[in-house]
Amino acid sequence: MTKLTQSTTWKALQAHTSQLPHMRELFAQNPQRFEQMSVKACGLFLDYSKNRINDDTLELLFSLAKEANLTEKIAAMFNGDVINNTEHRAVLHTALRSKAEQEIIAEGANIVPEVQQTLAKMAGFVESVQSGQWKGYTGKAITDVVSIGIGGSFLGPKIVSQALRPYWHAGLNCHFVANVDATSICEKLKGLNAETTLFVMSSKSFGTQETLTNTLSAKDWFLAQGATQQDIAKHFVAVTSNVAKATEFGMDANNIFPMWDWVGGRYSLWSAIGLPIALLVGMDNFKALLDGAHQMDEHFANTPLPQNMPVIMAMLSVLYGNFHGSQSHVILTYDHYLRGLPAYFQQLDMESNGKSVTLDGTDVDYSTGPVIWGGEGTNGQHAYHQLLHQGTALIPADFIMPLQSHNPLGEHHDQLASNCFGQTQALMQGRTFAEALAELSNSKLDEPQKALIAKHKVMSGNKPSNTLLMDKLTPTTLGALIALYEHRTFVQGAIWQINSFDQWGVELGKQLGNDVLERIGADLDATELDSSSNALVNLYRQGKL
Ligand SMILES: O=P(O)(O)OC[C@H]1O[C@H](O)[C@H](O)[C@@H](O)[C@@H]1O
Repeated sequence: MTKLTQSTTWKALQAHTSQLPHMRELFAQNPQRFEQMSVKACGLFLDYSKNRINDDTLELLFSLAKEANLTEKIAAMFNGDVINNTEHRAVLHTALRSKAEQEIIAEGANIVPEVQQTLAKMAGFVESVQSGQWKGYTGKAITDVVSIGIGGSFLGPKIVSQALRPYWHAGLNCHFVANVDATSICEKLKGLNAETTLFVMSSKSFGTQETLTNTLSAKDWFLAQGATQQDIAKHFVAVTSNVAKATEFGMDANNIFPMWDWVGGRYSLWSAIGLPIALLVGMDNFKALLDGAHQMDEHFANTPLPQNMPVIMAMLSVLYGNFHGSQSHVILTYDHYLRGLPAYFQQLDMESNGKSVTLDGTDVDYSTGPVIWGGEGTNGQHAYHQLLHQGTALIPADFIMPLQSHNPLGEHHDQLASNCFGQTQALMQGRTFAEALAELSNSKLDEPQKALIAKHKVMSGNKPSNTLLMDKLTPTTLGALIALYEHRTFVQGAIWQINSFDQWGVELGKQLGNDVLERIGADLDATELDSSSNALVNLYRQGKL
């Protein structure tokens, strides 16, 4: 048994949560519940009153956080301590959005100047591409950017660009290629003109199979369109922490934008990995995104735990995962521009907290990261919300919505908002058997049929949700929102005593995949694997069933 589950607070939470009344009752008992259980920070408003909590729950949760030395752990991250203990690295994505005058030390040196230099290099490049000064090999301005990267070098740029669509520079379009499936790059290249296309290759390690293969195919396509080797420098740039490897690959040294070991892939959109975003929305908007995140960093680092938005959200997630047996968490964005955010938060959280041993290598005896999934409202209401309302799994939900739309049109936004709020209300209050029966009072059904239908209409309610609002989706509010979830992920990892910043679990599959690739390449029958893997490889080699 680890110390965590043996602690008095852990045991008190176990006893306490089983005794808490239904949320309907909690709301009835306390008319101040909304005022007491909502918080505003950095342009975001969080209503967390529709959760299975009362004052005692919160007190116990914050005690758990204190016992985990959360405040000290937050300070250690911001200070550049080597908290990623398995890769011996500091975790300083917060430095990427720091102010120029700050001093942040990693491995004995102030890293803020190099962050600022890279931002300046990005600014010069963005200006030159947007203004048309940067010319392709036939003297034409760039019209299309193809961003090649995967994982953290893909999801951040793609989802933030999608979210900031109203801020795009006229005349530039961006296409994202991640999958090694050739269909992805082939479909993206269809209709593009090599003379006006710029490729941004993003890979922190410069060693990721998918990204290298896609970049080589992009280069072949480019040359096949009539361009020459000398033209490559006008059409290919790279973002990487492995500048030597990028140069060796043939990237022009002037076209390489650096990043650093102390930035984790899934936390890297704030670095030059965000170049596609900056190309689309301009450097001022990119800096506004950084500023929003910086505001959330300040809030997170300096606000007492009970008013600290990321801490509150994290502790609620701990509550459901560890004390209510919940294994999944759903993100519901009531904004079409934010439709990709669940996938982004999925990588952020699941790659960070999908761990089974503590920092010192002890097996955990409690749940860690839940399955994160979701989609855009109202679409999900006509699909998977059924399970949220009446399924057997408890799935806490985050509803995210801007108060103002970028596309005000008739009654659309009022309808969107009413659906959002209506869903959280339905999840919380549910519908009792008596209420369901009363709704059927005018129906022509006989009494046993009414009772049967009423039984099927019963919704237990007491289903938790957070509602996160912002005035409008802007680069600044988006930056704050993403940083909020980054810190929420960090806090959960701190409570569970795990390393949220490595990802060893992705390695074995890559390794075995490479072995299989060698066999396929050598055109050899696989015989030495398990019978299933041997047969699959051999079926593939035969190419037909
Ligand atoms: O940026 P790269 O080095 O190409 O890495 C791309 C991605 O691949 C890895 O497998 C990791 O799981 C991700 O965290 C990372 O973002």
